[in-house]
Amino acid sequence: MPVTRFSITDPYEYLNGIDTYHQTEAIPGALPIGCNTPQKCPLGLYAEKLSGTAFTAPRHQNQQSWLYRILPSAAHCAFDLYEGELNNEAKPGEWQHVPDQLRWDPFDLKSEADWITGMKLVAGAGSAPLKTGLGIFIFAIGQDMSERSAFYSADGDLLIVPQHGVLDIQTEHGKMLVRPREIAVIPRGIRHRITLPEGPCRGYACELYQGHFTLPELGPIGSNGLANQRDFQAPVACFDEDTSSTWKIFSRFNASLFVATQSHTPFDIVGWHGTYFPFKYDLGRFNTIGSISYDHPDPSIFTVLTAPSGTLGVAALDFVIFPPRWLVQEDTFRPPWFHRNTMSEFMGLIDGEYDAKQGGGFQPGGASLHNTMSGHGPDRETFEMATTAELVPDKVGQGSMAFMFESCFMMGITEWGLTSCRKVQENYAERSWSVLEPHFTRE
Ligand SMILES: O=C(O)Cc1cc(O)ccc1O
Ligand SMILES: [Fe+2]
Repeated sequence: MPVTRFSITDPYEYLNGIDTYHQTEAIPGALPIGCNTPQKCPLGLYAEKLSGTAFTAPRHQNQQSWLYRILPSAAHCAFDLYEGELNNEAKPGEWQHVPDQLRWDPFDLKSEADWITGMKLVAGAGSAPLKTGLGIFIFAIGQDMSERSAFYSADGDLLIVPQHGVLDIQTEHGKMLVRPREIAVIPRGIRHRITLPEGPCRGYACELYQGHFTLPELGPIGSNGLANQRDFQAPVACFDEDTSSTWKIFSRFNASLFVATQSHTPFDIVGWHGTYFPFKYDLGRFNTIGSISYDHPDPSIFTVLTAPSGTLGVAALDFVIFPPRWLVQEDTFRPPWFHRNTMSEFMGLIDGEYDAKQGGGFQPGGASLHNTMSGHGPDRETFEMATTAELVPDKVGQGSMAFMFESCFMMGITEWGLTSCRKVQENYAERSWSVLEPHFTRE
């Protein structure tokens, strides 16, 4: 069965499919029929529209949801800048741009941090206010978000890739359990609260300032393959009834954290319908496609989700995975080739060993960045193995899952990412490539 075997069962129900219309009711009859805003909504609910695209976006790109809730999200006090300890040292304005190949040792789990305080911006490009670019975060957290608190990012859609531990995500739209080898997307604006049913959790997140994640085109692959549309899971409506306690709403707004109070839960949506919703996906369901003749294909065949840049065929962000797969190519150097790429490549490892790096330095919970036009490729150990191996069918990546955030932007690195995290490897490039020997002969 092409699904991952998880250590913990997901107790929640889901709606199957993305890039599609969903509707869900926690109480039958919560959604008005045939209209969105009747004079009085069923069950005495408030109707609220949540727009993820401009009202006028083309129909096939338009994303919005109608939410039917006990109180509207507008009902809160003024926001204040949050003064508590957080990731202020990781402001996009301080990004440094360096052409070096970078690799990070596994990031430390921070037992005292929660989802809000434990997200560290490591690299990125562009600007949230201008809705251009993205930020890449590492999270390493040990605490549930405090009770009666919720967070949303106004800066971008969050693509969350847990590497260790489990995230229980309560969103306005409903609940999702997200385990390593699953990913989740929480579109901008959607309030959520994250708890950790299995203890500390570490992973990666990409905050996309522009547009939304969607499925890549399949071209000649045909109508099925890669990540199939129906395997993405959106939560069903699920609400709490609490209009008497004080809640804190945290907002990431231009990379600053603000907090406001309100006297009701934000998780009070009894029914919703539309095209703008969070979702999750089991990477084990990915239908991996590759060469059955010769040569190593471009890794774009491993794209799970893409965020278009606006230029045809160019992604602001491709989320690409390297799942277990058979390699059968004849007379071929099978690992990734040496290359320089106009796209920037940020990689993480969820589990196991990545087949381009046999030298041991790329570890689960660590990361690497090969910026635009920075030369990279297999390390020396991988090169030697691949040029001498007998080319029998070989299953690579068994028990392994690497991924790449591939972006058209030149990536800047934060001060935290370059220095204060203290995880940058000193000798990555030397160890991987300076040790390569010339094999040139004239005959
Ligand atoms: O650099 C990397 O390891 C990622 C990568 C993998 C691959 O199979 C082809 C190109 C590429 O950039
Ligand atoms: Fe690469």
